[in-house]
Amino acid sequence: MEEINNIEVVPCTESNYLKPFRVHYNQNGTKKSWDFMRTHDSVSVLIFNTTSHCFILVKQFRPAVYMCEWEKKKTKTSQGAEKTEEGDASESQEGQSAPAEASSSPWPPASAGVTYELCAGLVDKPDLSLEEIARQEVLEECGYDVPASKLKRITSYRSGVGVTGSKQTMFYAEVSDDNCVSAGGGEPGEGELIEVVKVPLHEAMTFAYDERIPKTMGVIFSFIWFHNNMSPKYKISTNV
Ligand SMILES: O=c1ccn([C@@H]2O[C@H](COP(=O)(O)OP(=O)(O)O[C@H]3O[C@H](CO)[C@@H](O)[C@H](O)[C@H]3O)[C@@H](O)[C@H]2O)c(=O)[nH]1
Ligand SMILES: [Mg+2]
Repeated sequence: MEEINNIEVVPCTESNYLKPFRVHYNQNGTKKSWDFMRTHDSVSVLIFNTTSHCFILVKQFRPAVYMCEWEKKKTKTSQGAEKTEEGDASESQEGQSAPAEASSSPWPPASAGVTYELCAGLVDKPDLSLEEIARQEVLEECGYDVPASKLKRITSYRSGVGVTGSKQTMFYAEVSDDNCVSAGGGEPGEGELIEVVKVPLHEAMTFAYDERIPKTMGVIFSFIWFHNNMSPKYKISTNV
């Protein structure tokens, strides 16, 4: 279980990861403007372990998700406070250092920011191919050593269209227990704290559609892709 504390929210004026811009343009004679972020493209990898017939996912604390949950809780609490005229869950409590667990805290529990995802990474090394970047992420995050040539490209898509427009390329990697060389967990030097999670093949579709399990679209799409393309090979019967 994560322990998240000393939370402080500040304006982001300079970043290695994103840059906000506003573009003005004319579309069919109408003057318009749009605010967007420039960010890195990314790769993601659906990993299937043929020894255990499980998908290998990662689970990690996502500050952006956590802050959305915080906004939601803040709105609910202040609506409740208005009704009962008690308590104050305003932003004045930002920066408090108690663990974000107690129910009286304005902060949701840390688990509110934890999501299930495909192994994924930013395309931030210009000298490496997408396959090579994906290979490194599989090794660092999940502990499987597979050659880049064994990564099968599934497809690519815009991972966001309103705010970033960045592209994600998705790969499929079949691994076995023999390829497992470490516990994974991410790059400690980068402060990554990643939990490797196995989802058994026969539970995948139920997992994908269970809204109580916070996850990315990539997980849902790739499980369906596997169901449509690989099911005969692994003789699975799933109810979609
Ligand atoms: O504000 C930031 C952003 C990134 N980092 C660092 O950069 C690393 C980025 O990790 P990486 O594994 O390269 O990327 P992910 O965070 O896993 O993001 C990928 O995976 C996400 C989930 O699929 C997608 O949404 C993203 O588009 C995709 O880039 C993090 O661990 C941090 O070390 C920071 O410290 N601060
Ligand atoms: Mg990652």
